[in-house]
Amino acid sequence: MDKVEGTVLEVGETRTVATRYGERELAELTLLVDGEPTKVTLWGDWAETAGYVEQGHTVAVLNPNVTENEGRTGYATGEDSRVVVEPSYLVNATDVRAWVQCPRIEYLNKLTGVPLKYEVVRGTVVHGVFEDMLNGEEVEGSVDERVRDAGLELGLLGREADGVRDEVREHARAVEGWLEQTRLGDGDDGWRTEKTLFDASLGMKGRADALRADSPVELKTGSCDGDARFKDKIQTACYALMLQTNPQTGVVLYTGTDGAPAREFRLSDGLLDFALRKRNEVAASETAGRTPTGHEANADCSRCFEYDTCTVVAGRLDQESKAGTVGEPLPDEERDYFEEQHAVLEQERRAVHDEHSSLSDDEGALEVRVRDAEPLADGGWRLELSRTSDEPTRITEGDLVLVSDGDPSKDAETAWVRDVTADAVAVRVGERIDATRIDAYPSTVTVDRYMVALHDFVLKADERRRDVLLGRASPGFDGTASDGTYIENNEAQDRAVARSVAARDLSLIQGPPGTGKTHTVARLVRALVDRGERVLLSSFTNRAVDNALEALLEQGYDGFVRLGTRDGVRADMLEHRFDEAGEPTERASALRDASVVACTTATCASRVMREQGFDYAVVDEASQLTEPATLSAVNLASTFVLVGDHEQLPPVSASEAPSMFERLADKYPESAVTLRRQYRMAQRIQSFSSKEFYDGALFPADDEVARRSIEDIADPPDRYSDPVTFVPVDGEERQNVNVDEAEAVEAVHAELVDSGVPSGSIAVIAPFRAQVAELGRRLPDETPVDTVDRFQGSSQDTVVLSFVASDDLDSPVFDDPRRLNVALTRAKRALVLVGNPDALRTDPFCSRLLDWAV
Ligand SMILES: Nc1ncnc2c1ncn2[C@@H]1O[C@H](COP(=O)(O)OP(=O)(O)OP(=O)(O)O)[C@@H](O)[C@H]1O
Repeated sequence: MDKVEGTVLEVGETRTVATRYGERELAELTLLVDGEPTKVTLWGDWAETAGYVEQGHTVAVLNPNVTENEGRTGYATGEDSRVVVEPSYLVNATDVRAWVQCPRIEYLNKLTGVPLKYEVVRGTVVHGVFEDMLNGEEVEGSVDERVRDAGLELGLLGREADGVRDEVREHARAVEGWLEQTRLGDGDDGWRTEKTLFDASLGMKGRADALRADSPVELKTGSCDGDARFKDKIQTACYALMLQTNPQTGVVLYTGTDGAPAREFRLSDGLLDFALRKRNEVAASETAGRTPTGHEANADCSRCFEYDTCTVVAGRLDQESKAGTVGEPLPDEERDYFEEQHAVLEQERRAVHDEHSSLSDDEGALEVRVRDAEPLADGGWRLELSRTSDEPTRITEGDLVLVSDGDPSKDAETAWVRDVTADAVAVRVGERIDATRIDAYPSTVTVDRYMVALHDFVLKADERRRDVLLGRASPGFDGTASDGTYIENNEAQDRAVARSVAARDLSLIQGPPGTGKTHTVARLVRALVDRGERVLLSSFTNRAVDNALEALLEQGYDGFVRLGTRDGVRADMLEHRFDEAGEPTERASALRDASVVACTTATCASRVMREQGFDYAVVDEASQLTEPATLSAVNLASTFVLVGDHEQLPPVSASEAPSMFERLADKYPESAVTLRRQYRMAQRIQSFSSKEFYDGALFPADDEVARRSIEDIADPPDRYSDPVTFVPVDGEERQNVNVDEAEAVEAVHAELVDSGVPSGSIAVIAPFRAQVAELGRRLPDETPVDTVDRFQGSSQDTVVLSFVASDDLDSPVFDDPRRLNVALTRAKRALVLVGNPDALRTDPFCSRLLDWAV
């Protein structure tokens, strides 16, 4: 038995007992292992674990001793044992480092984020240069390039490139000599840089600056007179724990030190176990939703660089803090809001960690083979990977993954997914790798950013903003600012722009499917810019940001900058992408002078954007945003406009809470304008949605739209003469797949294509990924096949919907009627519904749907 793992049922008292080795501490846990309560005795330092785990936590003991007591098998820690709390929670090595300084510092880091500070930016530059040096690049050129890359941030900090280059060169020189020596010493090389590491059995992850002959080397830009700092040793020990090579020594390089920069130290078992116990404390505290007080550690608060933040946060949020508190607690509403949203974000962080599960049990990993590898201009690679098994996958475009040659715990590279089809996955990766396996490796960056947005709202927003958002004051409108006509041919759109332009606090635009939300947003942005306002244009997804910009371009406006990564921004928008690299002063003014800045809500909470201020924030897709995600955009502006439709998909969130859009639309209906005329669907297609979701008040924009038919573009069989067709199938659903329905969809597709409908203008929607995979195998590549969620915001001439369900309706497409609303409103000319009528009749809503469709 090399591991025992279970859920904690009971935590026993820690006590001291006399043994033949002297006095020792012990604590007993009762774990539920394979359905049986099982005693596990923790000895010595591992007994501390009982001080912070609680019922419900998962605990694993690696290499336990087996004990027998009155005929019952139990376990105890032995000499080689290690205890891991919540192994599936991959704690970052840098978080363990912060926790060792003080648990409250770790908590505050997450809450307040990394601010735009010169030391931070310079640190990033020095790390980049170090990486280049190890890769054999020449220092001078590397310094120039890395300083250039940080141009925008340096410029915003008011720094000149020359001065920064001089400083970075100093740091580089400090390690150059050491590198020379170590290279001469062991004839090179065995250096590896920026290594992604994780260990799913120890619940840790991180990115080591470098490995030298498989020993961790950590770079710090500070100075150090004596031995390596304890917190740095602990961080390095975390990397050592994740390496399977059992390194004996670690090195911390202090590049700000006069004289020799390297501090080498022994990675003793005691140090490694200590690092793991600290990691366990982080995991236990975060998964239990505790707020550290600082009393857990014996740090000296009076000398702490986080003293001010710590005491103010504690004072305003009424938290206990070892350092004391400053200021009066905020009103109850603010504190309740903070608690509630904070808990949801922590739940989401947990959900991200749960997605790492394939790393420990192989379930869900994707098997692949390299089909093509193409070098990219920036030094990275685009890999085209053929899928070698039929397993459905949750991995989708935009995800962060690990690609490896079979064992992700050995040599894995992080990669961004560019495209996923039924038989292939395209990824962008830093180094070429002979990939045979892909694992989901979701990042908590977005959760971290939204946490910061929550903090900024509660602790930094002005009183008026807090009053309006927390329901203590109604939004104000300026009676005089709304004169003039903005959109001549659509009264509701015009009113939406006029109300928004007149808003003092906020305005809301509800746009049912195809009603011209994006068109209205573009017109609004132009109106605001004409008035001299500086506008932030933001949305949940990159796709929606680019769509809004496309609408702006169509209306003849191109004075915007698009912030985002090369991978995120759509190819045809790359020419508008803001290049952060360049001469600092020039880059900073280019951003500051831009009248319109466009980016995703996650980017809004980045350290660069947090420094920007706007008159207006216009947020599209707002009904799909959680409260903190919405805050990340609206925090940056004096007035904001949210655009969305709460009758379509709600936010993807760990909580059932409505979006801020929906909450405010309920609270302040007079601040909302609803668009009514839709430019997409034939009258017959829109009628069900109009009646069920919009009180019958959704209309085709004109006759052309109302009369749209597939017969205008093809010559289909008679049964498609009605824009809505129901195809009954008596199929069986097994594990979210309905093969008979898939066959029927294939037949419908063939019939339509044979009659002249272009294959690429037919979209197929199914509620489950498994059915999507089944359909994807049967249909040609140019036919888009996906789940409902991926189709929100898009449309096609023809949409075929496979319901899958065969007995009763407990599938996700039905658990929320809004999801079905989206599915039913994507088609312009023909909507074909394929399903089991008996199953659909079991639900009143779907029964009405059937009455309409047949
Ligand atoms: N006032 C208008 N006059 C003419 N055409 C319009 C007007 N408003 C919108 N449209 C057209 O209607 C179509 C749908 O508009 P848009 O893409 O803005 O809708 P949307 O509400 O954003 O869609 P979705 O519900 O999918 O998000 C576009 O082709 C757009 O050009």
